[in-house]
Amino acid sequence: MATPHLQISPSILSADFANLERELGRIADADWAHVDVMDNHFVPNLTLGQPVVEALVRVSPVPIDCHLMIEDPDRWAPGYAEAGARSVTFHVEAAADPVATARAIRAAGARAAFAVKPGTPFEPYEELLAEVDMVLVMTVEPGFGGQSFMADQMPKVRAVREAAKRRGTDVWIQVDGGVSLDTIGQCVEAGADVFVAGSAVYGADDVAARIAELRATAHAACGA
Ligand SMILES: O=C(CO)[C@H](O)[C@H](O)COP(=O)(O)O
Repeated sequence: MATPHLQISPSILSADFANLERELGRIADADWAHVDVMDNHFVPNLTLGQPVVEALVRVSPVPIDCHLMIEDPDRWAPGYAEAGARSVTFHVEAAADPVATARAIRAAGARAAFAVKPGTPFEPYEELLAEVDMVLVMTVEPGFGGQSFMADQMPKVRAVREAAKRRGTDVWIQVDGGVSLDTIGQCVEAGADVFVAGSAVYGADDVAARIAELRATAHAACGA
């Protein structure tokens, strides 16, 4: 099996919102900057929207990986790609027409991804693999940083990896929530290759060193 390209996507949800340009600068060694868009309807929390994403794109040293935790992504998701996010993830639970939404994101120039909450099975959405570049398996209930990792989501990561192999697609699998030095290994073993980490990165004294440690731990878990 080819060595997977393991990627670290620090979540700025745990960063200092009073100085996001500086906080993005601290993760210049990462592969992505993960930006959580929450609308206080799909999840009980409110963060930021398209104008702020547009501003972050202008100053970020790494591409923006936008995770939309919002109602009606069919209407709003393509706008985040137009704003310059290089990857846009929407929740299948909120999408009326996920195929059209994924196509609209790609047409606007971004990688498209769909996310599933812990209680949402992957199997009904397997056909969607043909339309996306990544699947996000949530390893906490979406809405807040700093929650405990849900190891019971690993079979779902395995199911996505198996389905992708069967279908011959090289879709990325992202995990988000409670990812740390203690939990990243089991995510790699299950087949994930993109790791969102908020508190594990921004809670470290040396953010760049923590990103390097997460990457090294992930590589060690896959024997690379
Ligand atoms: O999507 C999210 C919450 O809904 C965040 O990206 C996630 O929780 C990251 O925070 P932490 O790594 O601290 O769990």
